[in-house]
Amino acid sequence: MPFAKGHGTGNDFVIVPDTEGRLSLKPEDVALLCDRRRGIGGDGLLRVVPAESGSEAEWFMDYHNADGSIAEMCGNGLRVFVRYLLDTGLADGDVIPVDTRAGLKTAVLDGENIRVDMGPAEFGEASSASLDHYTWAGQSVSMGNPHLVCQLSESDDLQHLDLHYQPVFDAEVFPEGVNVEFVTGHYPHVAMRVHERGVGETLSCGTGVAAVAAVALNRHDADAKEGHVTVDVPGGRLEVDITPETVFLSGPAVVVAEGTTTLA
Ligand SMILES: N[C@@H](CCC[C@H](N)C(=O)O)C(=O)O
Repeated sequence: MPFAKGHGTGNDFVIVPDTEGRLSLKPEDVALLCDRRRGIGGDGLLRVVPAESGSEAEWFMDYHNADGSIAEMCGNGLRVFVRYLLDTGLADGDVIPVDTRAGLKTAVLDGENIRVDMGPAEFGEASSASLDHYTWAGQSVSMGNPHLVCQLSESDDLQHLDLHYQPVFDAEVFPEGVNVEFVTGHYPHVAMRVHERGVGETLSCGTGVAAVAAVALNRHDADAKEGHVTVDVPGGRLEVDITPETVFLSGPAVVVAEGTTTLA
């Protein structure tokens, strides 16, 4: 089976081209391919499959978390997916539509970066997350997938959080699990770390960055409908533009290897 490997700000993915839509990957196949010791290694897997007929997009991003579970959306995954389509000639031009479980998304080339229209950030109820005997208030945000954005206080040290553990969250608010972001700083420049559902701590999370940026703007000015936020993640920096209609995420995305595997 052919594969490629890519990442966006250190959020890394195994890419599996399945251009005729014939492969069926079981959750255990995905977990093995994403295993960093026994497999290729990645925070998730992107299967490249044809979009349904009638779609504006030619390709569907079949995204899986490293544990084999499925998620609705992946912002960095989408940027890497588009980079792969362009590198391999599966897509061309400056504007590339892609189908996802969270609907049609559009990516554009932005110099060296890939910029994606993530759709609007939808705020839900206030909730909280606990870790190591501390509890932080959080804002739930949907970017197609669920997020809980927790602002740390000035005295909290982002670097010292132990994200080897899943933060405790309210399962009544998040019955399908949640990605939890911890944030320091204020609009227009914040830093975050994330514990991703189905993965663990990752170096970056595009949907999480978009959620964090929307919360930062809202905390700055609850009436503001647009703004630009710079978000630092352990794997680099992403830029977010918020408009009244949508959220744009921009940053680097690269394919670093190609090969074949007999794992699945
Ligand atoms: N890394 C991703 C998010 C991947 C999905 C997430 N783990 C979930 O289960 O919702 C991103 O870049 O957005």
